[in-house]
Amino acid sequence: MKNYDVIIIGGGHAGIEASLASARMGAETLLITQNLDHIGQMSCNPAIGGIAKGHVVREIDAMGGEMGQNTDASALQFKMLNSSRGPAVWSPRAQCDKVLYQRRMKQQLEKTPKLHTHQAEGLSFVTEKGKVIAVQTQFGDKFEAKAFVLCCGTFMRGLMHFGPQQLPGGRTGDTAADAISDSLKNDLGLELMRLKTGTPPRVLAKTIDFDQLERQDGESGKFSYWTRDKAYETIDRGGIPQMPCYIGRTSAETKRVITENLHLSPMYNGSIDAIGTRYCPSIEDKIHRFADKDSHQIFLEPEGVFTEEYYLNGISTSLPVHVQNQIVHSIPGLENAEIARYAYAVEYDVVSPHQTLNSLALKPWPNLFVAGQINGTSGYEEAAGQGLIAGANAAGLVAGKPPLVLERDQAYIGVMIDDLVTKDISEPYRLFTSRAEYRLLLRQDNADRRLSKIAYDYGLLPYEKYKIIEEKETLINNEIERLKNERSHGKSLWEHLSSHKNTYDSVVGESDFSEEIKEQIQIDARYECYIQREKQQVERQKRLAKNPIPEEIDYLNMTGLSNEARNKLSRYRPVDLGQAARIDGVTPAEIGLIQVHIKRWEESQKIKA
Ligand SMILES: Cc1cc2nc3c(=O)[nH]c(=O)nc-3n(C[C@H](O)[C@H](O)[C@H](O)COP(=O)(O)OP(=O)(O)OC[C@H]3O[C@@H](n4cnc5c(N)ncnc54)[C@H](O)[C@@H]3O)c2cc1C
Ligand SMILES: NC(=O)c1ccc[n+]([C@@H]2O[C@H](COP(=O)([O-])OP(=O)(O)OC[C@H]3O[C@@H](n4cnc5c(N)ncnc54)[C@H](O)[C@@H]3O)[C@@H](O)[C@H]2O)c1
Repeated sequence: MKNYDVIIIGGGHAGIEASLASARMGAETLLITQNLDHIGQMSCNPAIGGIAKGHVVREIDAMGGEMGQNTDASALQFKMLNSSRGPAVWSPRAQCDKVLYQRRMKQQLEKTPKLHTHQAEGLSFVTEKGKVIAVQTQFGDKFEAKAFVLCCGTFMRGLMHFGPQQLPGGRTGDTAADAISDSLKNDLGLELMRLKTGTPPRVLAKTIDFDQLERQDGESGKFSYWTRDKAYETIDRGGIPQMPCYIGRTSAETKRVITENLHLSPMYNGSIDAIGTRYCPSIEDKIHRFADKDSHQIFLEPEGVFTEEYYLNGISTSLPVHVQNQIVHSIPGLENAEIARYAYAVEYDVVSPHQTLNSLALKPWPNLFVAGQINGTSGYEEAAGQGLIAGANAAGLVAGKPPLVLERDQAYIGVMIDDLVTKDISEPYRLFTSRAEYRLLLRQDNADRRLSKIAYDYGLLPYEKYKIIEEKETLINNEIERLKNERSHGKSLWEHLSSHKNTYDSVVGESDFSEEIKEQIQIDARYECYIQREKQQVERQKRLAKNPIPEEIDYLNMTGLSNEARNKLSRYRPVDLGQAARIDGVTPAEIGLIQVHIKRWEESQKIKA
């Protein structure tokens, strides 16, 4: 029997950030994962970031996580998506060298003090007096800890579909993890559900006719606040070059092949019961749902410099392998392409997230935390964001700290977790900027200003890093003060800067400030009134959240509630009125009713006492 403070099970994107957060907070941490060489493997496309996902990477980075730095160190190209639109929706995205990403991440874990990595499969939990006390592996080892984080990704009872062919597995090349799923159901009494995702084929570069495709180069930029002082071009990537992506399009022939073979897709002939990602649809889904469209765009993404494989972003499918060949060959430029790896779909078990708190602890098992795809999300970044919170909270629990919960006005990570625990998750959840109600507060460019103090106070971020952000904040605030006091042509410089026609340079002239600081000041000035409006909305929401709901409140017998509200409130058991108000189907009038009911309940308690 071996003893730790915290044990993490599963070394994917969630497990990595959970392990690092826990160890960096000083907890003796063990990461158990099925294959150490697959730590941080990108199960699907070799890219980090994108719409709203890029915000999450910046947030993880600002809180001391690894995903941003690891992306910078393995990036093949960087792009800022949505840069023609407002700053709230700018979204950084990078193509990565898949192998370098994984290898560097593994080494980062190995180099971290207090973090131990161990190759094994977690089979079952041992419990005692309402707590999880140990996990057992296939080798007969029993590892004890004070807190646990489960990050099994797509592996629990994973079943892969290649057309009619079904193979057990968490993803190709990896075995499924069935036993732990049984333990969650039978030993811990948890409710599980089934979801599915998929991936497109990979083809070999020498068989692609690049002349028929549109070349797409990257631009300068990077993710991490801690590599920001270095120019993008000078980040140490062990000499790997930058690589272009290519754009192609499906043809009328693609549509014909798919339409004629739709009955062979497990998604359409009923072989897969699980619900898939509406927002990352398969090519058969797109052709079926958008029947009026003649063609769909695809991105050809290099998987790395040590491989000739290209990822065909946009044609994820679970059609049989012979149909996959016809689909690929119907795309101009891919007429002679050789498929190196077939596309497939995978079904897996998820821990229904209504059983989880905002801290990511399970309600019935307060020292067991869950993070990543196992909570019903889809995406590396979503998984990593949850991992960081779950790992911090596991270590926090051991150290006797109150839970670290990010609110909806503080971080996209907070929006995501709150959505997971209050909304019906019936399909894989992915983040969008539209999921956040306070988009101007939660920009990708200000994640450090929003979150590094919180992370420092909780013990996640060391002082030498926090100091950099603290100094930056002081510079920004002093400069804003100066701009508000200095006047020119009858207006303060700040008022001049608030006009969309002006820039910091055009108003102030030469200065010693970095581009990053000038950008912050400019955004703060231009969007001041909108930012103020969002802050007022936050205050209103906070007033509601100040009303905690006693655990004893019985919604099932509460008169005046609709059946939908009654059932959902009983299922999700919101901790305060703010959270109750965010549950789909609960109306403002019903919130008023609950408020009255709480008052009555409190008075009855006083009389009893
Ligand atoms: C086919 C496919 C296509 C996908 N497409 C994309 C995509 O294009 N882009 C995207 O952003 N997301 C995609 N996803 C989802 C993405 O892979 C996940 O969202 C992300 O990897 C989830 O991270 P995670 O840490 O939760 O789990 P994973 O990355 O799945 O990692 C889980 C880890 O836990 C280990 N493990 C599991 N059970 C046990 C156990 N009992 N004991 C020990 N170790 C265990 C596994 O070996 C694995 O290392 C896809 C997933 C798959 C499988
Ligand atoms: N295949 C699946 O079933 C599945 C499941 C879960 C997640 N995912 C993946 O999650 C990831 C994030 O999803 P997403 O919808 O934001 O996709 P994304 O990040 O690939 O695309 C977002 C936007 O980025 C742009 N873009 C895409 N590829 C690009 C490239 N190579 N170069 C420049 N710009 C590019 C496009 O304008 C696109 O609309 C995707 O990579 C998707 O494949 C897929």
